Amino acid sequence: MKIVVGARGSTLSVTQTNSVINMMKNAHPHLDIELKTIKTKGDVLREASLDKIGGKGVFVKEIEKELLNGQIDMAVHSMKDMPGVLPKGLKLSYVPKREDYRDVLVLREGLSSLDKLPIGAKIGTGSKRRKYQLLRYREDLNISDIRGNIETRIKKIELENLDGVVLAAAGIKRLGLHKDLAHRIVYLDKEILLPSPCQGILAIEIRENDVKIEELLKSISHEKTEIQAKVERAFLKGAGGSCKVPVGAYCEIHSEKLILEGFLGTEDGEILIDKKLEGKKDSLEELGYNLANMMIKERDAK
Ligand SMILES: NCc1[nH]cc(CCC(=O)O)c1CC(=O)O
Repeated sequence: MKIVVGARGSTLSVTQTNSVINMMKNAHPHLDIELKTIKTKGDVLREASLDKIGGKGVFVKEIEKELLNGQIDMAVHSMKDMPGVLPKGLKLSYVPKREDYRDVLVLREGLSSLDKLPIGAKIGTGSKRRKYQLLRYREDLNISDIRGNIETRIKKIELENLDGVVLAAAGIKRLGLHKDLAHRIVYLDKEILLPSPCQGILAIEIRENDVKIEELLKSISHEKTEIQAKVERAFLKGAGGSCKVPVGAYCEIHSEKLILEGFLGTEDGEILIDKKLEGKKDSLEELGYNLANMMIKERDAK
């Protein structure tokens, strides 16, 4: 049996997909498995605003078509880019171990701390979640809207004369950029910047009835990450996550006890809500949905 794995053409996507292929080869040494890159609308139009070209789905639609057609057998995505609802006939399978869940600030040469940034420093991000949380911590910051893949956004520090840009630590680490940039990277605690739900987690999308692939993928599953993915994705679905609404979530696991932290705002940033809820391992989705519902009620009552 030959397995074809789909990936977007970006360096990050190819790196992430190869890491999953290697995990599968380690677990099943004789597996015949290859990578196929597929250009998506999100990659072609990546300079345009995501809100305008159709939100989270733009990076995955073409890949999902090939999955449904049988041209590929599985696809590796960043879970935080996956819409809450998948096309009929597809599902997410097991997940490997999570990479660093935090956001980072990559600063221009010569700067090395968030608190010591000059008043009115110019920070690039296209994400409302990142923008509103940063402004809440340092209201003097000037947030400018930037787009593009990770490498492009780092280049924009110089090209657009920024003091820094906000990125996912997971992307920087997977590309191996964190070492060269170490002297100008600030890792942001979740108390300052709660990450996107499932940030740092890979999603493996397969056909719903493909028990063979599912069985193979079982070997790369990471238990804690499975729990976090279920809870945080349920929160995203409950919050009606689109990339227009600022949404953040992170689930901490303390043996039997789970602590889910959520962040939810309005598009204009006028209302921003933080809330925590405790739960247990026997009701993961419920924990995510319950916290999202509590927060939506609180927001809509304001
Ligand atoms: N929105 C784009 C995107 N999708 C996944 C990652 C990084 C990997 C991850 O978070 O899992 C990034 C880059 C970023 O947000 O800086």
